[in-house]
Amino acid sequence: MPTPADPDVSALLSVRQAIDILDAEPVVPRIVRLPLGRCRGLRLAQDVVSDRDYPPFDKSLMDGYAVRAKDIAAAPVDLPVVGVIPAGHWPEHPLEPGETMAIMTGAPMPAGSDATVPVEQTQELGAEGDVGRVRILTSVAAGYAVARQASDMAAGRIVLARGSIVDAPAIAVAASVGAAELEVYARPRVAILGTGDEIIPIDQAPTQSQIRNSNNPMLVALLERLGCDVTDLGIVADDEERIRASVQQGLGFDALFVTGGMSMGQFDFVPKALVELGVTLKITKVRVKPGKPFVFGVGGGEGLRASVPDASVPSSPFVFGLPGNPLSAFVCTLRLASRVIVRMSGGMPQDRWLTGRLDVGLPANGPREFYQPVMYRQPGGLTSRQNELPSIEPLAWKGSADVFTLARANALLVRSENEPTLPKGTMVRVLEI
Ligand SMILES: Nc1nc2c(c(=O)[nH]1)N[C@H]1C(S)=C(S)[C@@H](COP(=O)(O)OP(=O)(O)OC[C@H]3O[C@@H](n4cnc5c(N)ncnc54)[C@H](O)[C@@H]3O)O[C@H]1N2
Ligand code: MOO
Repeated sequence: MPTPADPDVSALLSVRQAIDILDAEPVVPRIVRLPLGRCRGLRLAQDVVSDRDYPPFDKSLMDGYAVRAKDIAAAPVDLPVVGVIPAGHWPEHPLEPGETMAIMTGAPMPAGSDATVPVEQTQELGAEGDVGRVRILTSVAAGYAVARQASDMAAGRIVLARGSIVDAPAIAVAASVGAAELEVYARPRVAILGTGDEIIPIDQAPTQSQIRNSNNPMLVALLERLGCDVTDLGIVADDEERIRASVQQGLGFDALFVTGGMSMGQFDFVPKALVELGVTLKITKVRVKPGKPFVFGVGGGEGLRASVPDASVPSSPFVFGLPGNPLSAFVCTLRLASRVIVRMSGGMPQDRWLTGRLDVGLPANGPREFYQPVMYRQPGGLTSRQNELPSIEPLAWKGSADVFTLARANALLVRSENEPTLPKGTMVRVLEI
């Protein structure tokens, strides 16, 4: 079936204008203090500072013998073994000229020593009296197999910056410096509401005219991935009263995502309900495909916010009205709503672009910025060095309801408004999804 031609979209906001509005909206992220083990994936609301030098002492990097390098310059040399330093123990006395001590990986070097000779380069000799002896077979330079105090990090330096994500390496850093609790930005609490008489829960059998609710589960997954604490408010029928009641419930959260009922149909009640509930609509319709009826609103829900058990909660909820079509809802969330969500989580919006060559040529684009599902493929190989560029296969686009194609895609090609044809082999960048 031919795709209907676009109605005139020249009066709508461009994606750029919509992004500028979203980025200009003030956001107050909530801050919480959590045990380190519960911070993974959240952003830091504080700098973390190193409490001491790392390593905290000159540290042996190998199992072997601590020496003064100049004592063994003429190796082989036999030395008396005047002590043993296991990791976790402080040397009992300094190393005098002409002596050595057995030392383990991670142990503090004794004062006076400047290198470790690995045990493989030595030979144990018999004891002389009650003092053991060792033959040092090869010489080493001063500093060999020793990490100097503070060579990894000096005390008092910022080791994790505010705004950065607490991932596994950051957890290792926080643990190292003894940050057992961290101040982090709390996950935004978001609610999802589906609308439409035709939408039924996924565990019910649809009649001929009904379809299952794919938007709510999709958005739960996507928004959890974006770091939100998500509540699914289910589906509400196309009934003004009921939509108003459910939207009002959603306004008690930090953000509400509503899908469906956003467009021009006789039963598209959502924008009207939002306005009646005190939400200020800052965006209604964008020159984007898919996703044209996208709505962004702020405020409303007065009196409901008091029930949120946290004094630092932002005063106004944000509302994202997404078109009912699943691809439209997906693209609008990923491209537009995520910019506010990221800031609510203490971050700055950052697009994840990947670059490659088009597998096939593409026709000219229409008047809306077009997000086409694509398959991005890396060339083979196990190391960073590559001569080949990644390839980008545009997937056949069957319209805004085609979740099947979306599920095969791993990126979105962004075609600008009225972009001319793109020949096969064109270098393009795509947004990772
Ligand atoms: N005369 C016009 N008609 C339409 C226009 C227009 O400009 N003029 N815009 C079209 C565009 S673009 C889109 S996108 C859709 C979006 O419409 P709505 O946001 O009002 O959404 P609905 O009509 O309620 O639903 C659209 C479509 O999506 C299905 N849907 C809805 N909810 C779900 C759900 N939870 N899970 C799965 N699928 C869902 C619904 O059954 C419809 O098929 O409007 C065009 N119309
Ligand atoms: O055509 Mo509508 O823009 O989103 O799918």
